[in-house]
Amino acid sequence: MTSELITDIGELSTFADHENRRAKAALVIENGRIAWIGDAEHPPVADVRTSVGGRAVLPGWVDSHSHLVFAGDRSAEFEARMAGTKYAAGGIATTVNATRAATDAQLESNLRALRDEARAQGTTFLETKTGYGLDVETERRSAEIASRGADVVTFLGAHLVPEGISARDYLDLVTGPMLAAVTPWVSFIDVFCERGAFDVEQSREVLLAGRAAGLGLRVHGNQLGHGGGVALAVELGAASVDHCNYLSPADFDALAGSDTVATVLPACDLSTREPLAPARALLDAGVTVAIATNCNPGTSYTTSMQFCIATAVLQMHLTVEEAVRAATRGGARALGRDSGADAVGSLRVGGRADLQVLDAPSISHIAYRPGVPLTAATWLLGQRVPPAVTRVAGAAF
Ligand SMILES: N=CN[C@@H](CCC(=O)O)C(=O)O
Ligand SMILES: [Zn+2]
Repeated sequence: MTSELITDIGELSTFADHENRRAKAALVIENGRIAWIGDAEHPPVADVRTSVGGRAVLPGWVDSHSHLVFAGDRSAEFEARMAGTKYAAGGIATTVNATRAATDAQLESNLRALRDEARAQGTTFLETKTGYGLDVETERRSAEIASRGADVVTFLGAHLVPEGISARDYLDLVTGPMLAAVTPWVSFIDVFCERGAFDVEQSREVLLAGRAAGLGLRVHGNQLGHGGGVALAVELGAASVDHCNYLSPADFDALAGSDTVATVLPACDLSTREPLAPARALLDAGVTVAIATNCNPGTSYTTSMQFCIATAVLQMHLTVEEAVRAATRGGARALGRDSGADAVGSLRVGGRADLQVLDAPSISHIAYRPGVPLTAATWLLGQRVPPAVTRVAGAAF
């Protein structure tokens, strides 16, 4: 197998253990893994030498929260929101109707287009959820389609109680036949624990059923108001609780004493005009924070991790290193993938060679040049992602 030396790196961010950035480094890729990281002046022999011309190299983004199996468009709802209408959970029903009416081919093509759009912007590991089917067959096919386009699939049958069924009957469906139908395709279960969706006791029932089926737990919590989602996530040892816009002092204490990651979704906060999640205070309290896109047609229609990072720096007051770490290693932690042989979100010898080159000398440019797509090239498991899905700006390398 060919080995490739990546050299002339302006700045290497590894996020391995406690290390963030190092200068004058090079790395070697072999068999899809990082074979060596060290001093650029003393590299080992490799078959191919790739100079990145002083650009920054870092892990690919780990986008740990998205909803990419859907059809339809909600730009009218977005426009109304920008004119003052408040976001409410019921908007999900619009996408459910369009998704149920779509063919498998349409859903898969939309998912792959968004996945490729994300990859072109540096995302190398992607979670996505079901949750726009809300009947057994549409959830099942959503899970199967998701498994063909995403790295991790989460079952979100408990997104909303659909029309025409009581909450009790729907919970029986979600925790029974629907869960059984999706189990071959998913590794996590999620619940929208919020007013207008599922209350704490209903959410607990959903999560416990998922756990009994062998799934990891995730929670959409405290997005639209103070509620019990964060406390429930911590109580049940969920891998992540996502949104976290409205947190009480008790929520901070619970998260700080736990292994549950707080995943913040800056693009969603802006698009719903909710207060930005208190990511600065969470980090100061010792909580592990992840940043993700929450790409979906209702509340956050972007695949840009760079936009989310820039917002986290410029408006949530994270440092550049904190934000980039949260979008790589933090996302990996939220998916239970930050250690072991299959770890993602960091660059370490023996680990997966999922990395990106920025068309900039430093990761600071992600926030310093907000809105500019800076990913110049991406390697996924050691293979350069084809140029068709990679924007290559500036001088070729
Ligand atoms: N909050 C719940 N679910 C999605 C939005 C779904 C929608 O409005 O379509 C979210 O994470 O923001
Ligand atoms: Zn979501």
